[in-house]
Amino acid sequence: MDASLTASRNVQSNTKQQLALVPVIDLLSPGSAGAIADACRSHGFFKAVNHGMAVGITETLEAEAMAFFALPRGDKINSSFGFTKPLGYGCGNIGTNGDVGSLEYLIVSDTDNSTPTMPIALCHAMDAYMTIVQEVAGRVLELMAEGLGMEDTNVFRGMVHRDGSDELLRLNHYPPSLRLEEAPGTGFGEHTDPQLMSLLRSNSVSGLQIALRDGTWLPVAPDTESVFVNVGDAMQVLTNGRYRSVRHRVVAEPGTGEADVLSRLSTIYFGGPAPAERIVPVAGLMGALEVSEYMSFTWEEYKSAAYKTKLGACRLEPFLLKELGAEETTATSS
Ligand SMILES: O=C(O)CCC(=O)C(=O)O
Ligand SMILES: [Fe+2]
Repeated sequence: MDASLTASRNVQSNTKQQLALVPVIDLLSPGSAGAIADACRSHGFFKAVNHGMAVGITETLEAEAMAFFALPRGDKINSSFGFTKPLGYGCGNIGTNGDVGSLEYLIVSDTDNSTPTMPIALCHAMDAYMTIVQEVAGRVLELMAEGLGMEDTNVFRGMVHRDGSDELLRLNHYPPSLRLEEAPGTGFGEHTDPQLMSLLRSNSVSGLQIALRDGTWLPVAPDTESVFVNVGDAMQVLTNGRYRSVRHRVVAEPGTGEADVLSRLSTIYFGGPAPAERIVPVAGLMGALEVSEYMSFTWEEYKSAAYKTKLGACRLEPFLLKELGAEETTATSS
C-alpha cells in the first residue's frame, strides 16, 4: 500500500481516537493556555485538574444541597418564594417551553440577593462556593484568552467579573424517583450553555455526555476531584467561532439494585456578562479581512431569545450572518 496513504489513514484514526477522549488539563502546568485553546477548539470541553478549589467548601455545599433536596416538596417550593423565575427551586421542568427532565434544581444569581427563606446553612455554603468557583472561572477565562494569543488576557474575565455581570449557580439533583415514564433516559436534554463558559462539578454518579464534532455522544466519567469546563455560546461569538460551544446532556441511567438509591448531584457555575454587554467578536482577535459570523447583539437580547426556544434548539442560528453560505451555517449550528 502507498506509504503516504497509510500515514494519512493513521493520522485520521489517531485524530478520531484523540477526539474520543476528554482533554484533561492541569491548570498549573506551563502549557495550560495552549492546551485549553486546543480543547476549546476541538471539543468545547475539558476536564480541569489542579484547579485549587478547597475540598472542604465543595463537600459542605454538596452536603447542604443533599439536605435541601431531602426536604418535603412544599418546603422546597416555599423556601425559594420571592425569587424571580428562572431563579429558585424547580422540579421536572427545564425552562418554560415544555422541556422536561428527571431532576429538581435550585438556581441562584450572584447579583440577586433575595434568598428570603432558604436554609441559612445552604446560603452560606453557596456563597462560599461562589467565591472559590469565581476564582477558578477567572483563571480559566484568562487562560482561554492567552491560548488565543490575545494581548489583553483580561477581556473575557473582565466581562464576567464586573458589577452587574450575570453569574449563576445551579444545583441539579437527579433522584431515581423522578425518572420520567414519558421520556425515559432524559435527565437533562441536549443543549449548549448560553454564557461564556460553565464550570461543572458532580458527585460520583454518572450521566453527563458531550457531543463530539461528528455528532457522536461521549459519556464523561464523573470525577469528584475535577472541574469540567463547557465553552458556551457567547464565547463562540466572542472568538468568532474559534472556540465552539459544546452540546451536552445528562442521561438518567436506568440503575439496578444498589445504583437505584444513588442520585446524581451536580453544581454548575455559569459565567455570563452584564445584560447590556455587546456580544461581538473581540477586535484584537480578528484578522485584517475577517468578518463577524454573527449579527451584533447584547447579552440581554441573546438570553431573552434563548429563553423563548426549546432547550435543544441551535440558539445561535438566528444570529448567524447567512451570507457566509449554507455549508458554513450548518457547521456552526451543530
Ligand atoms: O447536571 C448536569 O450534570 C449538567 C446540567 C447542565 O448541563 C446544565 O444545568 O446546564
Ligand atoms: Fe448545560
